[in-house]
Amino acid sequence: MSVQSRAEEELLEKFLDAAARGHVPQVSSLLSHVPSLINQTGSSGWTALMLAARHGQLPVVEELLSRGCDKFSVNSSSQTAYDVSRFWGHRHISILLGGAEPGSLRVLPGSDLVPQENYFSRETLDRLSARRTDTEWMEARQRDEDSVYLLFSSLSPMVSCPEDQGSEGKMKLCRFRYEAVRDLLQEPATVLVFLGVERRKKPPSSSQTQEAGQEPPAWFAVGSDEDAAELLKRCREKSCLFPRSPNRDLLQLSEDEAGVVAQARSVLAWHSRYAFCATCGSSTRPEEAGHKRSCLDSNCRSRRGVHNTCYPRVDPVVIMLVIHPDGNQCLLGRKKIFPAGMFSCLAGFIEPGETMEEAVRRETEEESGVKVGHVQYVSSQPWPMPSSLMLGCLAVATTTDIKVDENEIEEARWFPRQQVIDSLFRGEAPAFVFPPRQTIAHQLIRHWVGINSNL
Ligand SMILES: NC(=O)C1=CN([C@@H]2O[C@H](COP(=O)(O)OP(=O)(O)OC[C@H]3O[C@@H](n4cnc5c(N)ncnc54)[C@H](OP(=O)(O)O)[C@@H]3O)[C@@H](O)[C@H]2O)C=CC1
Ligand SMILES: [Mg+2]
Ligand SMILES: [Mg+2]
Ligand SMILES: [Mg+2]
Ligand SMILES: [Zn+2]
Repeated sequence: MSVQSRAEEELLEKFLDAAARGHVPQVSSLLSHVPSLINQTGSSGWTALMLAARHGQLPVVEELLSRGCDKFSVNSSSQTAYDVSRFWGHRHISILLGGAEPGSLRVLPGSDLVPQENYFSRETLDRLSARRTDTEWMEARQRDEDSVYLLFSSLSPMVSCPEDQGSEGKMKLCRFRYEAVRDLLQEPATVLVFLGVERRKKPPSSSQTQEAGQEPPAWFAVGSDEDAAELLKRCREKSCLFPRSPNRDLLQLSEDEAGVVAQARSVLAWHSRYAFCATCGSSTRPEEAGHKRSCLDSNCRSRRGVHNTCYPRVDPVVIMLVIHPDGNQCLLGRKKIFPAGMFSCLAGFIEPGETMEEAVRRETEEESGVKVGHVQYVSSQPWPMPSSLMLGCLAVATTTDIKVDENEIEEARWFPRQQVIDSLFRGEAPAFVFPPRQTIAHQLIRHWVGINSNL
């Protein structure tokens, strides 16, 4: 081992030890010197967040979260910090990591069974929807030198990938200032969407509010139809790129950035498909800072009363983990396009006039032949491919014979709980490959395993 790497290792162990002991000043100071320590695992395979969660060190957990640590990373037993805090009974930490409001536990008893916050669902920005029609304010924010612009080409955000693929080999969104995109905004095919303003961590003091320019930075998404290479050249960003496979690549963003992209990508996807009015075929024009498209024909029906073609679409999808009547097996299926060995929850679009529960029953029976009785909602996930809202449920089967719909599903099987746990922990010869941790499918299966096993 080189001298340098031994020194690095010692530094890491010192940092992890400070996290476990709850020494916030030491954790902060080490992170200020070596920010990459934040998600690193030591000889035990645990991150600082896991150790702080294990030992009930709430202030350290808060400090690590405020510095953007990865909540989803897992130890060799596939436990996240959230799982660890629940196991050791540090409720204040699991509430924080699970995203629950402590007050809600009083009002809705039992709501501490919150699953982990899902990827793509974090609201980093305050959308300020009431400001969308305030054109004067919006124009001032557009020109503000603190405003942040994200560039999209074919619905892919411009990102940079750090050379060093070590513990933080993650993609980062490229952020631009007004000056860099000013010309692009003049192009007729460019679409601009106001995403919101950064949320303040602490309320500003009264003297600060009086100062000019104290508004938090505004964020915008810019959709361009310009060739991706041209766009990179125009922005002089040689080291950046537009990922080609959103289903896979967007999962490399941090949780904060994933939440912003979920909003931006779905709204831009809607603009790209609604250039013409769905009611009369006339051209449409973006309004309300990119959150509405109105028909240019003033006599069009879409301009009167309640209608749903002028606003960005959200398609509700049910996704369900169906449990065997014996309570000890779950139903998973695989599509032909899945990577080898991967099995996942069944899912399907909700149809008009259908409840979430009925959609769970219909899609499960269509895809697997299994009939379902009781359905219980667990959590939801925006899925911006292009604009699904996944409604995650547990469901109890009333029949067990499987007959798959071969158009959609290649194979479906009942998996015993122990096989699921072995596959999650990547034991020897696991029965199947789990879907990625960023999917609600993964989180639903993990939730079921965690309900009454010793995770
Ligand atoms: N985050 C996660 O964990 C997961 C996310 N998903 C996402 O959920 C979505 C739906 O799952 P999937 O199993 O494919 O759905 P379905 O079982 O409903 O079947 C998909 C088929 O439905 C049709 N369809 C497409 N759009 C709509 C719509 N808006 N309303 C009704 N029917 C539609 C299409 O048929 P045709 O091509 O013939 O028009 C498509 O092939 C997908 O976008 C998928 O990416 C799925 C599983 C896991
Ligand atoms: Mg289906
Ligand atoms: Mg389906
Ligand atoms: Mg369907
Ligand atoms: Zn129209």
